[in-house]
Amino acid sequence: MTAGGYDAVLLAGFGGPEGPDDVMPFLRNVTRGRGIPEERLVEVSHHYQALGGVSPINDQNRALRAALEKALRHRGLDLPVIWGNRNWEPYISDVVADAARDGRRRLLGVATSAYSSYSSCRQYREDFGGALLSTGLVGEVVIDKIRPYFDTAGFIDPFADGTAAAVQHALDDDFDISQIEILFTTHSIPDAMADSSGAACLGDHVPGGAYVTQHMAACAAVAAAVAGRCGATPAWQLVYQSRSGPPSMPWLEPDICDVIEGMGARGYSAAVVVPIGFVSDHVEVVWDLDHEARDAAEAAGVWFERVATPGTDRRFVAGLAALVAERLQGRRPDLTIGPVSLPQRPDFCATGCCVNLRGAKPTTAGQDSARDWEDTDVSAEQLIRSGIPGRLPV
Ligand SMILES: CC1=C(CCC(=O)O)c2cc3nc(cc4[nH]c(cc5[nH]c(cc1n2)c(C)c5CCC(=O)O)c(CCC(=O)O)c4C)C(CCC(=O)O)=C3C
Ligand SMILES: [Fe+2]
Repeated sequence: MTAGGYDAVLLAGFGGPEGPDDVMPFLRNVTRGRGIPEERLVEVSHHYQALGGVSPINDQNRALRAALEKALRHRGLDLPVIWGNRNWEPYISDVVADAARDGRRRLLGVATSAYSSYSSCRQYREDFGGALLSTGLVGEVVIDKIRPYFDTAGFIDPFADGTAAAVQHALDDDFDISQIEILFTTHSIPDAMADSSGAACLGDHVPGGAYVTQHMAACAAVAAAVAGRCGATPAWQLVYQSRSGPPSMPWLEPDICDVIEGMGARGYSAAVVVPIGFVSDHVEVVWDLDHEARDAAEAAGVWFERVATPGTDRRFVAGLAALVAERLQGRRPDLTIGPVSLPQRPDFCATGCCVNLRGAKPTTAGQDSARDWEDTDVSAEQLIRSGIPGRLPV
């Protein structure tokens, strides 16, 4: 056991299909109980099939797992990194069961998602709770989680480099800085999910919630870095992609393709697209941006360049290792860079953080996680032994 009491890091990914036959079962896993129309699933299945039925996300997470383990070793932390997914094999529950069999019972989760919201944070914590329940390991295994890390230099710096380079390419292609628009793009989520992202007790519940506030802070940090390197910052805005709910349900807007279509009318002719909402170049990036958004740009006669996500950039991986070290050593190094002015998120999600609007499910790694277990037949003693913090059921 290491200093912080953890036996392994659990890299928690989204998961993706590994072959054509996996595509529909994967999509059903992702959308089970989420009210996504069947037509949308069929449409999205075509994106995956066009890429050979294989999402690049699993290879990206295999590479990140290895890189993170190496970065931890480099810091003198001999901590294995195990990898499990929310929606496809290897499932989190299976790798947690394997870890427990190997005697690894205190796991520190690292999600491949940088921001607060139900989809990008609590749902990972629910899957940790679900894994303990389905494996019968409540009381035997603890799964904590590092905080959202949108504000860390390791996440911001690779975007800043890529964005500055892309702006320079547009300048080299004879666009004036006033003709360039930076489109920071992230996953659209339902308005109701955005508004309830983060926690009221942390002051997050302004319109758009912590999800939008955090993205705006990250975008501003990248824009400031670009100004430093290119002499000035082009106009920029935060836009959304990959909307999937029924049209009757409000989701975050504007959509990136609509914005690209209207660029000429607003006086812009070059788009620098920055996938600030994502950590790797998975299908939402290589399909929704490199095909759909690029096609929209071509149709609109707009110059287009898409910036890379952090992936396994050395600085990003080192930043994740620093977050793990921070937790193990119980100290808080200054991982934020100047322009991101928001306070750091707590180590354990605050009470009521990123609430599940469909009803509570058991979670770990939240200050009130124990409350989420009230409807299960798990005993208070088991919860205490799991180290799940919060108010225990009576
Ligand atoms: C916030 C957020 C992130 C970023 C945080 C994070 O990374 O976790 C993210 C990432 C991803 N989303 C992904 C794929 C999909 N997301 C879907 C559906 C949905 N995403 C949502 C939100 C998010 N999604 C939501 C609110 C839905 C509606 C259903 C629901 O309420 O839960 C669907 C269903 C079909 C569709 O409707 O598009 C698919 C296939 C992949 C894998 C790509 C690959 O395979 O390479 C990744 C990394
Ligand atoms: Fe998604």
